[in-house]
Amino acid sequence: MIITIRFDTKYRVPTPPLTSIRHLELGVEDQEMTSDSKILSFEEVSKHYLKTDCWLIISGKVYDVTPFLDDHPGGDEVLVLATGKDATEDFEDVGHSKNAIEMMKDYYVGELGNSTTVQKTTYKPPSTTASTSNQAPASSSTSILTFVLPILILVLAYALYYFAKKEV
Ligand code: HEM
Repeated sequence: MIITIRFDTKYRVPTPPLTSIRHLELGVEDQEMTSDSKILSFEEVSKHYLKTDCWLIISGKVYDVTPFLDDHPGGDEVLVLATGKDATEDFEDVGHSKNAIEMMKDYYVGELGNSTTVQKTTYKPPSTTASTSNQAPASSSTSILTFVLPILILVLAYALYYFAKKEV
């Protein structure tokens, strides 16, 4: 079987969610991707988290690195720890060589399903985003109260003064 790995940077529409720019540059995007590539769910992939059965998700692709564990220059532990999640960042943080990236095709299993990809990679907004939207109405109502309360007190005080004066 002849496997062609292209090292082009052509623009793709739509951009696969988990594909990093670096991987696009290096052509990982084209590895083994065929129209009949196996589509795997995150749940399915995350069942393989052992030294005897170790699957990784890198750039939206799934790799069974079980046979590579003993030979991995970074050790087997890091690979097992990278299971059950999107390991793209971990993989890239190491700054793997082109050679390492080319090796990946030997362990390619399939593509991570889009629905689960979205679930995994959805940007988790920092808590401030959520709290900001919650706090906005609270703070605006507080400022309204700050404005209205003194007026109410003044009106009440004036009414009291007015009636007291009238009675005398
Ligand atoms: C299919 C997936 C992977 C393959 C084929 C692979 C392959 C390699 C290769 C060939 C090297 C030697 C250095 C190089 O050529 O870049 C290496 C080093 C290393 N890898 Fe991986 N790797 C994979 C996934 C990962 C992941 C997911 C992590 C982290 C969680 C990781 C962590 C490391 C570390 C820490 C080193 C040692 C770097 C050093 O000492 O300079 N690798 N890997």
